[in-house]
Amino acid sequence: MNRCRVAVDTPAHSGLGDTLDYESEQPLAPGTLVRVPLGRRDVPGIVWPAEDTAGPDAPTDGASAEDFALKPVAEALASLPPLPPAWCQLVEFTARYYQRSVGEVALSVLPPELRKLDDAGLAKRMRLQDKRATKAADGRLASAAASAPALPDLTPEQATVLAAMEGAPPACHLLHGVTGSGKTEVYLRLAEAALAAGRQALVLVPEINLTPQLEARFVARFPGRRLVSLHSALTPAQRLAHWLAAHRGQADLVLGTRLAIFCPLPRLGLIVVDEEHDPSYKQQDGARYSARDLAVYRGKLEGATVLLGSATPSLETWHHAQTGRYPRLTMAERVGQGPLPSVHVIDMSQQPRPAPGEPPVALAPALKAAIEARVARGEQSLLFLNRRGFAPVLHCTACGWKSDCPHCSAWRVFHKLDRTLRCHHCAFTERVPRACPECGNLDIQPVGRGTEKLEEQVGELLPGARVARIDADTTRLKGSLEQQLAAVHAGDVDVLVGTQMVTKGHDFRRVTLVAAVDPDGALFTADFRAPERLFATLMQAAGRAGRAAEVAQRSEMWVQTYNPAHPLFAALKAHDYARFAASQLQEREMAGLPPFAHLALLRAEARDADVAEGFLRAAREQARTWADELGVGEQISLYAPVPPHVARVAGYERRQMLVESALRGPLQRLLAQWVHGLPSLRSQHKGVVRWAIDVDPLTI
Ligand SMILES: Nc1ncnc2c1ncn2[C@@H]1O[C@H](COP(=O)(O)OP(=O)(O)OP(=O)(O)O)[C@@H](O)[C@H]1O
Ligand SMILES: [Zn+2]
Repeated sequence: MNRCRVAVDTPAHSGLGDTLDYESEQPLAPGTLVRVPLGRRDVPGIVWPAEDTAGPDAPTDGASAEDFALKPVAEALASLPPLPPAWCQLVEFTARYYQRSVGEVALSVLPPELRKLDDAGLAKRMRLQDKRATKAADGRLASAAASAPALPDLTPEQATVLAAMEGAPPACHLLHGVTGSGKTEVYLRLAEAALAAGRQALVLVPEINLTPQLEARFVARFPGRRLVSLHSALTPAQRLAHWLAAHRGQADLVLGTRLAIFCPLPRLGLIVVDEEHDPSYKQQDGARYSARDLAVYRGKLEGATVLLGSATPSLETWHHAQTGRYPRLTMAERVGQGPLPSVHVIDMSQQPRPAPGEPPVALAPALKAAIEARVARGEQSLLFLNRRGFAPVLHCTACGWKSDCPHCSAWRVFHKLDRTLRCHHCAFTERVPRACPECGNLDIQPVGRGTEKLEEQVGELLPGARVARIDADTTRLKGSLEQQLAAVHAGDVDVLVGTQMVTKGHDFRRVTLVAAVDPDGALFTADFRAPERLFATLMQAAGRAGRAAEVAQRSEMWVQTYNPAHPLFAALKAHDYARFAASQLQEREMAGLPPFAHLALLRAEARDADVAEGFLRAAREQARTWADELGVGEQISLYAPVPPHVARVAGYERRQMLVESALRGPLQRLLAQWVHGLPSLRSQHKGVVRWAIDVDPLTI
C-alpha cells in the first residue's frame, strides 16, 4: 500500500489540516485527480506533492493520520495528466498568502465539471475532444496556408518596447502605454515569439465583455494555432473542454478573465495582464486573490515573461516600476501620432437653472452643442454614467418616503422599462407601487439619474439622433453585447450612453467625443483608492475618443462637475498620469497606506450589528496577543471595527476591522496564526454567520 497526501476542500478553519492522508494500491503521481472518502461522502481531491514547496509548514493541529488506519482512495482519474508541480505550487502560494486552505483553493479553481466526472467519463470527453480537435486543426492549417495575416509596420515605440524585451531574461515588465498607443500589437508580437519558441501564452483581460474582440484579433493573427478562452460565461462543458485543451498542451493561446490565472499550461512562456490596474482582477469572495499579483508570482515560478499593460497603472505597480523592481516600458504616442482628446471641464454650478418643477439638465448647453455638431458630421459621442437604472431612488413628495431596501442599507433603484424597484445589492425586486406605501400619496418621484433616464433625456434633447444604451441591463442576453457593439462599430449609433462597460478597452473608430456626465460621486467617498480609480476611469473613457488618427485632432473629453477646481481634473486635462501618480503616492506615503503599507481586513456578518462588532473586538484582542507572542506587536496596527460603505446587505449586518503593517512578513505571520485561532471565538459569538480575511483588500 502507498500512502499519499490528498488536498480536499476543507475550509482553512475546519480544524482539519491542509491535506489528508489516504492509501492507494497503485502509487499515484502528485497532481493526480482522485475521489476519496470524507465523512460519509466521496469527495474530489488532488494528490499533493509530498513536501511544502511554498512557505512554512502547515499547522499540524489537524488529522495527521499517523494513529489511524488510512482509508483507501476511492478512484483515481488516471486518464487526466497530473496537474504539474508548478500548478500545485501556485495553489499552495495562493492558499498561504490569502489565508485559505490548499484544498479549498485547488478545487475551487478547477472547472466545476471536472469534479463531477469519473475516469471513464473523462476519458470519453477527451477522446471526443481529440477527434474534434484534429478536424479543426486541419481546417486551421488550410486557412493558415490560404491567408497569412498582414502584419502592420510597428510604430517606433512598439519596436523599441519589443526590442527591449527580446533579449531580456524572463521578468515582469510594466508597459505604460497611453490609450490607443497600440498595446495589443505588442501583446500579439510577444505571443508570436512565445509560440515560435514552442511555448504557450496566457492573456488576461479584466472583463468578459472584452474577450470577444480580443479573441477575434488573436484568431486573425494566428490562423494556424489553437486558441481557447476561459471565463465564467462559458457553459460548464465548454469551460472543461477549453481547460483540458490548455492543460494537455493542445491550445497555444489562452485568453481569459482572472480565473484563467490558474489554468495549468505545461509550456507557459508568456503572461500578459491587460489593463492591469483594473479592480476586477481581484476576486471578491472565497479565496480573495489578485490575478495580477499571482501572474507576477507565476511568471517567476515558471520562467515566463510577464507583461503588465495599462495607460493608468495601479499605484502599486507604478511604485514597483519607480523603485526599479519592474522594468518600465513607455509608449507615450498614439498610433498615427494623433493627439489625445482635449479635456473640457464644465462647472455645473454655473449652468442655467431648470424651471421650477423641471428636472436638472442632463447636458450643459455647450456639451449639447458639441454633441449636435458631431451628429451632424456623422461622428459618434459616448456618454458615460456609472449608475444603471432610471433613477437611484424614488421619493414621496408628501411624507418623504424613499424606496429603501428592506434588507439592505441602500436604496432600491427605479427601473422604468419593466417598472420595478430593484436592490442592486441583494437583488430584491418589486413592482413600482402606484402610490406611496407610507401615506398613499400618488405623487412619487424619481430622484437623480441613471443610464436609463439619461438615454431618455438625451433622446429628447437631440431629436433625430440615434441614441443607444449599453449597460448590465441591456446586455443580459447572450450575444446581445456583441450585437450592440457591432451596431456602434458599424456607425448605426450617434450617441452611446453607457456605464463603465463602454469605457474600457474598446477600439471605437468613430467616437470623437466622450463625456463623463456625473462623476462627482466618486470624488468624495471614504475609500482611499477612490481618486486613483476615478482618474483611471476618466483616462480610459477619454481614451475611447479620437482613436482613428484622421479624427484625433477634433476629439474631446468633457467632464460635468460641481468641483471643477479638483486637482484630479487638472491632471486629467494635462493627460499627466505621472504627475497624478506622484501626488497620490506622496499622500499614501504620508498616510501610511499601500503601497507603503500592507493591509488585511477581517470581515464579519451577523443578523445583529453588535454581534458582528463583538466578534471583531474579540478577534482584535486575540490578534494583539498573537502579535506580541510572535514578537511583531510593534510592527502591526489593529484598528477598531467599523461598518463598511453598505453596512447591511440581505438582512445581515457587516462590520470590518483593518490590520496594517509597514512590512509584509510580520503581517503574514500574524494572519497565518490568526486564521487558525479565530474559529475558537465562534462559540462565544454564535450569531456570526460568516467571517473572512481579505488580504490586500481593494475596497475599504
Ligand atoms: N503598428 C501599427 N500600425 C497601424 N495600426 C496599429 C498599429 N498598432 C496598433 N494599431 C491600431 O491602433 C489602434 C489602437 O491600438 P490598441 O487597441 O492596441 O490600443 P491600446 O494601446 O490597447 O489602447 P487602450 O489602452 O485604449 O485599449 C487599433 O485599431 C490597432 O489596430
Ligand atoms: Zn437589498
